[in-house]
Amino acid sequence: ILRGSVARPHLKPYMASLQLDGQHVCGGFLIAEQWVLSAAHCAEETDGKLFQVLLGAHSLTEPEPHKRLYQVRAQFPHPGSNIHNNKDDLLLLQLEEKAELNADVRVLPFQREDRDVAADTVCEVAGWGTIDHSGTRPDKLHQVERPVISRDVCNHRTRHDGTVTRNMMCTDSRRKDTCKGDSGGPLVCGGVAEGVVTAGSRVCGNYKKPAIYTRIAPYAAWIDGVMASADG
Ligand SMILES: CC(C)CC(=O)Nc1cccc(-c2cccc(CN)c2)c1
Repeated sequence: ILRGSVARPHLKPYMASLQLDGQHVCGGFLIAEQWVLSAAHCAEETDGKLFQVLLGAHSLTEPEPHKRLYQVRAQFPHPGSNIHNNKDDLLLLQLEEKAELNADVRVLPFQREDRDVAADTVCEVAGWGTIDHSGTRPDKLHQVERPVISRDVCNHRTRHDGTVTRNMMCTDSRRKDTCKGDSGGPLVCGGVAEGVVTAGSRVCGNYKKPAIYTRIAPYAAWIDGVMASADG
């Protein structure tokens, strides 16, 4: 998160850190007791290894009362996701067991109504992604508030030039923005997850390249189907 602030500890109890060998790779969030939603492109460079999921954390390194690392039973990238574009950039992770819910570990509801969030709506996004252009990685969760911009503005020739589909949404990226390692985290508007951070043009803090999110509502049926089939 560029030019945000340290989040209030454990006030975003749905946040997950997807880790490989103890290293934070991407964000994610708890959508059910045994399920985390993230971005498919986070699993691009893992050569088949499964993530571990850290829940209940504020600091990535310090001991905290409800912090716990969960093993992942299975990972389900959306079948339409691919490395060439940001389409269908969603990843469902089934935890090895149900997460123990408490004050620091909570499920976040996601939007099921497929209707665009109005432009200028101020939403918030959090993550352990890089916090400056030198690629400094924070120990503590950071957050930032960002206004939604319309798809038409986001698709302008000088911005994302028509690549933002109806299954995506954008927020202004002038100075304050998401960045590497924030992918997979939720864009929260009015207490509901409306989007999932995607890398887009992999540029941060440049107003010419607004932040892009995969909208969740269009994928509600896919999410429910995977959870139902895998839970048995
Ligand atoms: C395996 C993955 C971690 C590789 C990756 O995602 N790289 C990468 C590099 C630079 C910027 C970003 C990035 C992320 C989220 C939002 C944005 C745009 N604000 C950029 C992402």
